[in-house]
This record gives sequence, structure tokens and C-alpha cells, in this order.
Amino acid sequence: MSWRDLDEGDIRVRPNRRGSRPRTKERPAHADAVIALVVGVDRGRYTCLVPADGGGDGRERTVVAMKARELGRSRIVVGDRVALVGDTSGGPDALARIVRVEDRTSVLRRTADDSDPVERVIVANADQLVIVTALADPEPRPRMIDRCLVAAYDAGLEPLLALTKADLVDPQPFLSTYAPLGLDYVVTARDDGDIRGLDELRRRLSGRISVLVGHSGVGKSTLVNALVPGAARVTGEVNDVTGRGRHTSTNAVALRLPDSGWVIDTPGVRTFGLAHIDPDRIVDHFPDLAGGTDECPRGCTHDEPECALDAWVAGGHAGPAGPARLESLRRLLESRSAAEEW
Ligand SMILES: Nc1nc2c(ncn2[C@@H]2O[C@H](COP(=O)(O)OP(=O)(O)OP(=O)(O)O)[C@@H](O)[C@H]2O)c(=O)[nH]1
Ligand SMILES: [Zn+2]
Repeated sequence: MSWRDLDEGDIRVRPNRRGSRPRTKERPAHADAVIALVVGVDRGRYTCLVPADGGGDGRERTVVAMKARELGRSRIVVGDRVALVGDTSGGPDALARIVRVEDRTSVLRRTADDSDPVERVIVANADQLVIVTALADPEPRPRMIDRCLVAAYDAGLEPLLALTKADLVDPQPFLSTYAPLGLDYVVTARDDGDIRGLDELRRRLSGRISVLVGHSGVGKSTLVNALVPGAARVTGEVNDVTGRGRHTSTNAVALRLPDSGWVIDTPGVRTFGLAHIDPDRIVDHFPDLAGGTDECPRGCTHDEPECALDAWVAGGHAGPAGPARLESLRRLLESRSAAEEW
């Protein structure tokens, strides 16, 4: 695996219509900078990976860096591609400086909360959001899944449902409630110490940058440990046995998959920032319905009596699946205001 896996050209990302920040024409003068991927952030120290072909001596290396003062308060997050200067050798005491953050292809935000009233970017440049949900023990939380879907649609990430613990219950009833959305999904199950479905999941993650989200107990750490040997994510089971405290880091971390691609684990993310989302951006993900909004009143929330979508669906314009699709759309729109957390 090389830098090519991180190259924008390789990343299958749906363009974010709202776009990232404007591209600057002139680049600052750091011609000697090496380009790196931010894989971890901890109290102002950024762990960066300089790929073998990313500049320097041709060796892949991990470099710790801090933000150059000229970058001011701009936030740098896991998944960002950054330009490094200074000591980029990656030696034990080496500290490089980040002098530039490359344009982002996507941003995922977590919501504001009491301790921090600002919605913040938590991951940059991912192209897939893997929503890990147990089919049982704990029960699926449809509201939270809906919120994750909205966040993914808004950020330009493709959603993938990873449904765990299919050894405990038949996945079909759950899947049928999501059928109108036509989502991609993978089902996994414990099977004699192995995890069934893991190869299928590996295929879905291959070559991509995937953010994994899920609430406590769904089996996310179990999956990450199986996917990334040596990741040593603390699982519920280990905790029970050792009595040791649960994994306390609340920071996102990027873990490299053995063949190609990355998974970004987000232990501290409890919910996503959806307050800023324009309903029309969600409707855009329902091409069969989007045409029906032409007759809507200005600023229609698509969840009000005057909404033209009811007539559109009743008139058969969205086909036989129309009513179920509209119901799913409205459920997603409604989930934006639900104050539910993992
Ligand atoms: N039956 C069954 N149990 C599973 C499966 N996957 C994980 N588990 C169990 O579910 C429990 C929670 O798994 P974890 O991997 O720790 O879950 P997590 O999502 O990382 O949760 P936190 O560690 O709390 O963040 C553990 O006891 C696992 O052994 C599965 O496919 N089937
Ligand atoms: Zn409407």
C-alpha cells in the first residue's frame, strides 16, 4: 500500500456540491514540504504518516508535528492531508511543523454539545460512513441510524450498514425496515470463534477511507480488531475479563487496513451535527422524489401539509415504491431534530 491509496484521484467520493473552501491560486512558498496524512490528534500533537513516495528518503515513516502559527485557529483533523516542514525525519525527538492543509474532499461534523457549543469537523477526506449496528444485544437504534444516514448524505460519504450479531437474531425483519432506502449493507455473525461476513466487509472497505461509528456494545471494536491486526481496540469482552477501564480515548484514529484502505475509528463521537443541513440536500439523495419538489412552497420543509411530494407520489410519479420512499425520506428529515445520542 502506498501513497496512491491516499491520492485524491483514487478516492471514490461523491462531490460535495456545497464544496470545500475555495482553492487558493497561489501556494505558500514551502516548496520543500512533504505531504502527509494525519492519522491521530492528541492535545496539539498531530501524528502524521509520510508515505514512501511522499517526499524525503523514500521510506514510509510516522512523524509527529505541531501546527505552524501561521495556520491560526484552523482545525486539523484525522484524515487531513498536510504539508510538513522542519524535522520530518520521524526520529524519536523530531517535531515537524504543519504549514498547510490540503483542500478537503469531505468533512464529517460532530454536533455541538454543552461543553463545546460549536459544531466541529471530526474527520476529513473520508468517503464511506460505516454505521455499525447490532441486530440484537443491544437492540438497533433506528433514530440514530437515520441521523447517521443524514450526516453521511450531507458530508458526501456513502453509507454502509454493518449489521453485527446475526448469530443472535434473523437480520431480515430489520433489513425490511430499511429496504426502501436501498442501502448497502454487510451482515456479520459470530461463528465458532470466527466472524462470518468479515471477508465481505473487507471487500467493501478495500481501497477506501471509511469512518466507523456505532454505540457501545455493538461490536465495533471486535470488527476493528479483526480487520486491523494489532489495532488492539479494547473490546467489552476484554474489559469484563481484566476489569480494566474501558478505552478512554475520545479521539478519532486512522488505522491502515492490511491490503489497502483505512478505517477511522471514532470512539468519542456520540452524535453528528445536523442542525446546518438543508432539507433539499437530503431530498437530492432521492432522485425519484426530487422532481416532485418543484411545486413545493418556498422554503418547504417537505414535512408539512403544503408539501407537493404527497401529490407527486399519489400521482404515481415515484413508482410503486413511492409511498415507502417518501415515508423514509420524512423519517430522515425528522431525525435531524431528535436529540438522540449513541
Ligand atoms: N453474539 C455475538 N456477540 C458479539 C459479536 N460481535 C461482538 N460481540 C460481543 O459483543 C460485546 C461488545 O463487543 P465490542 O467489540 O466490545 O463492542 P464495541 O462496539 O466496541 O463496544 P465498546 O467496547 O463498548 O465501545 C462483546 O462481548 C463481544 O464479544 C457477534 O457477532 N455476535
Ligand atoms: Zn415539500
